[in-house]
Amino acid sequence: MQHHRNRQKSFHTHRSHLKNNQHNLVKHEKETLTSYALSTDGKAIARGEDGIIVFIKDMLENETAKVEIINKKSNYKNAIINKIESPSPHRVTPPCKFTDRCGGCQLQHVSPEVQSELKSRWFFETLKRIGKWDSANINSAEKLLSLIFLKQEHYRRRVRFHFNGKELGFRGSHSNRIVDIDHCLIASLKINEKISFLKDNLIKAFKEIQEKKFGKLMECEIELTECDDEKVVLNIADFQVDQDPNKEICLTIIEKYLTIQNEQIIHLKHSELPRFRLKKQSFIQPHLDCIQLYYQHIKENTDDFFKNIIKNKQDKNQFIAWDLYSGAGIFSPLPYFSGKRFNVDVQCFAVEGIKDAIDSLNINCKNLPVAGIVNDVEVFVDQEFKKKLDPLTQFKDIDIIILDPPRAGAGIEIMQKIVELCSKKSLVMYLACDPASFARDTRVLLEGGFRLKSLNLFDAFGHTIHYEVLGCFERGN
Ligand SMILES: C[S@@+](CC[C@H](N)C(=O)[O-])C[C@H]1O[C@@H](n2cnc3c(N)ncnc32)[C@H](O)[C@@H]1O
Repeated sequence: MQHHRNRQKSFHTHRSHLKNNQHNLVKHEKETLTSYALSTDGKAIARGEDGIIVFIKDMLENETAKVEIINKKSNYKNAIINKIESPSPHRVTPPCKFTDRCGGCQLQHVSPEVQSELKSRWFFETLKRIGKWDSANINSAEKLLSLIFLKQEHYRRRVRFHFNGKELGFRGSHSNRIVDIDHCLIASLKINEKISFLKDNLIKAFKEIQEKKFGKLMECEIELTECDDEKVVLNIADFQVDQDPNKEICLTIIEKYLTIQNEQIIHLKHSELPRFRLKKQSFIQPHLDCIQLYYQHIKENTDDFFKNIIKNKQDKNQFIAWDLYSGAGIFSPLPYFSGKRFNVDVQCFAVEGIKDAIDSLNINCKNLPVAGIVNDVEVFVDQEFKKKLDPLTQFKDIDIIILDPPRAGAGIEIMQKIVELCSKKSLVMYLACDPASFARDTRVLLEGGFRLKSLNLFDAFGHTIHYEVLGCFERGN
């Protein structure tokens, strides 16, 4: 789990990784290729003159280009474009001047509408190929899908810049070198305003560290988060130095130059809680508009669930809701507020691994029936599963689950237990930043008698291959 000071990699390990990456470099091998498909990481796929698959960065489907092979693996090669000979009609001039070197975005050369189309195509391929969803469920997903297109530029409220004493920016697209930038097209405008401050002061901090002989070879990662009160909060996310014992002193020097205070708080606008505050290391949805948007969709589905409960005259009026991987609890009290609109009581539980996030949650949800629990979700679900199996313990089935796991997803085992722990009439809302994890995990819900009720694909990360999916699955209602 993420914590800036105890997560630091050794500087030496990092350097050897850089060397290994350069090991397979093949220079000056050129071919003219025509691509026939686009992989889900945004690279075009072509077959080389020797029959081997070649992945080509920044190339679109059905384009012909002279390409340069940059490395060879056992059964494929990676290439970059030298010259495009027949461009796709969907190709546009990349709006960012750093695009050919910076590894931050992969789709700058693709028109915005086609970026969204590609993402929904990739999503259905993933449901089929990785999730092994059957055709009936794929058909219903196709009918239900609502594609939501968000602002494409200056949208990221959280970014992590690398700095090596000289360059400040993101890692390169085909090397580990830091690409020096003075502007980022996808970072928020407030974050952009901080770039020169950040660079100037990191240069001063590194200079002081060197002059005092605390370290020579250094690299750091600084995380910047835009708050809704117009402030930008800085955090040292990672720091490597060749003289390990001096690390803490060096961090103090950097903090002094960047005016970082340890108790910095991020203020957010929240639909139902007037003052939402979170400690700086808590997770935050990266797109400026996403919190409100995701909240709205989860709320509509939860309201519908209670509406049907009332319509079907079910006598139950005490409900239990879980928010798993809750972070600081943006969604945790939502089922309670929704229940209130339908005159039913909802007891909410939020489970999250980072204590800072749960501390924020408990402050934000003070006086509400929301309990924040610091625990690993796997451990928590397993404990609850054992309670259910034990006739001596009282276990009440769960009615609503919100799941917003990290990229790796929740995993099959947790999902199987969730299916068992949910009541006969229940709602599971799965928000995913990784479509493959979504596809794999939610198949377990479909096999467990849930049916897809609504599906949103949020094209929330313009110019990149990433997107977010919210699938709401219901059983028995
Ligand atoms: C995608 S974020 C979701 C946060 C929250 N839903 C929000 O919108 O603010 C995933 C969260 O899961 C937490 N997490 C990751 N792995 C975990 C685990 N195994 N057990 C508990 N929490 C975990 C992370 O710390 C992070 O806060």
